[in-house]
Amino acid sequence: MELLQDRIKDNNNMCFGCSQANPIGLKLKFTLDGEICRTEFEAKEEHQGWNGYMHGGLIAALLDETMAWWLWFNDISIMTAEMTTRYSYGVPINTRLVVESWCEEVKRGRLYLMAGRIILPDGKVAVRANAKFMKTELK
Ligand SMILES: CCCCCCCCCCCCCC(=O)SCCNC(=O)CCNC(=O)[C@H](O)C(C)(C)COP(=O)(O)OP(=O)(O)OC[C@H]1O[C@@H](n2cnc3c(N)ncnc32)[C@H](O)[C@@H]1OP(=O)(O)O
Repeated sequence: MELLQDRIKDNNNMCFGCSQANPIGLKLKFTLDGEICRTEFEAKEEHQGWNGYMHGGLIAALLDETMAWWLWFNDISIMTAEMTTRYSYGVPINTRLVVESWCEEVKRGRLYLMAGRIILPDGKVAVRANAKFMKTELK
């Protein structure tokens, strides 16, 4: 499947979530499967909060980035305006995670209501997020 990053020719990208050049970044790569944007990630020791589990703030960053990439892929430049995160299960380190996002609604042509989730290998949804993204003139 095509990686969305391959469509972007910007060697100055140092985004914490998706830059492949940021030495402390998550180095995420995304695909679009129908209406679902998806990435995979495996948290390591340096991503921990409590021992053995991924830090909640970094979990939110994973979800924020994956929702932002759905919009970016659809050629929409945005800023995150608001986000809520429901942590149902701890996210273990050294475990392959699937992160998905999709668009639920667009209000007034400018406010994008997005949703995302993190799925554990056994199929359980560990974390769900909802966010509002505001279209901007960043591009
Ligand atoms: C090229 C290299 C590749 C790079 C790839 C990168 C991939 C992506 C990576 C991305 C990384 C991940 C992404 C990140 O991490 S983005 C970084 C985190 N986010 C920010 O820093 C955002 C900071 N905030 C802002 O910039 C502004 O406040 C925004 C842009 C959000 C709005 O300021 P703006 O001045 O434009 O709008 P306004 O204040 O006049 O309001 C306008 C209308 O909107 C309504 N409203 C406002 N807020 C909300 C709300 N929460 N719910 C419902 N409604 C809301 C408001 O009431 C008003 O309504 P009305 O009065 O008209 O009826």
